[in-house]
Amino acid sequence: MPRADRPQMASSVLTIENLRKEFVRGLLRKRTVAVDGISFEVEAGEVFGFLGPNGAGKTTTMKMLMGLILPTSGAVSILGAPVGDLAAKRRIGYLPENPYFYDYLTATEFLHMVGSLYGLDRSLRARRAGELLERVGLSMAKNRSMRSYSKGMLQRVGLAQALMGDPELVVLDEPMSGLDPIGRREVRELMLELRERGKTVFFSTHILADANMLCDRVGIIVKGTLRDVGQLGELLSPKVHRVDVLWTGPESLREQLRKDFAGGLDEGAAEAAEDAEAERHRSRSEGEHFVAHSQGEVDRFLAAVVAGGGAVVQVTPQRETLEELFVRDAGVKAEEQRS
Ligand SMILES: Nc1ncnc2c1ncn2[C@@H]1O[C@H](COP(=O)(O)OP(=O)(O)OP(=O)(O)O)[C@@H](O)[C@H]1O
Repeated sequence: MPRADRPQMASSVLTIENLRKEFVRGLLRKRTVAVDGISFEVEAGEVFGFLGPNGAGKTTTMKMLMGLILPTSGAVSILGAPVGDLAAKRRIGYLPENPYFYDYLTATEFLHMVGSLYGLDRSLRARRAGELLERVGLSMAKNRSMRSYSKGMLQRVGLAQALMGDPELVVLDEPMSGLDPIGRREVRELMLELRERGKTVFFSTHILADANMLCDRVGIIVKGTLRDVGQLGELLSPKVHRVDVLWTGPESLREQLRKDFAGGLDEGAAEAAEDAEAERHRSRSEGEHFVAHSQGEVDRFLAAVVAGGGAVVQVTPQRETLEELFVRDAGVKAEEQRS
């Protein structure tokens, strides 16, 4: 099957049905439901972001996909085969959350070892190891023992080893973890490059900016439950839910408007802001910022600025951001748990 055809076919590379994992701990057999019956699919050729706060169940899910832990119930099909199928495993690359390396090896030696596990011959191993270490920016250190590597360098080795088998599906658990902003950008570029080559990327993150820049679709998991799955554009509420006003004017007007437009933050925003007033009115070098939550309030605020001798510089309607969606999903879940 030619690679270029795969995305159009939109076939499922990963199908998860009602997957559940319950951990039982200690003599008292205390139960933790880490993953609570989640279902979704990842299509061929897409970059799918698995998003969730700490402890949401991302790593547990990924470990079940890789056959490292057994699900309590539910079914997974990965590249058309059940979890653990050896032929399918050869077509998957995996970066664990906390990869362990034999740190007395050099990165080159380690990649050779991984290449052997994939059954690659010596020359192919050497070529891939060289190319990948170059690609992840480790050529300079490739013949040094990994004991001397920083956290970010080890993360890069982890990415390189996940790609040694030239996998069709790449499963990456927090691939940006431990990387500086340049490293994160490089990894994002690498992931987009993989997609361009027809690969499927399934990765977890709690860094929303990365998901925003990368993902064709996302799944949001909170406390073991899948809250949302879909294209970001579809998940984010299309309605304008606040309007940012940038204005300038005399100090006296600033004080007056802070008084006149002090209250009225919606409940979610008020909870999020420790200092609600500071959140609504902010002084910056470019001018004063005000956040309005209804069209009526925008109209009144603009009129007050003009009447008080100020000038309106910019009015920007804001739609929901991924961060707000994330907080919204997490908030709904918390509510449900309280009731
Ligand atoms: N081996 C285990 N035994 C008992 N509980 C566990 C075990 N592994 C994970 N958990 C619990 O399962 C829940 C989900 O953990 P998991 O590591 O999957 O979350 P995560 O979304 O990957 O979080 P993070 O972003 O912090 O890595 C947590 O409450 C965690 O404490």
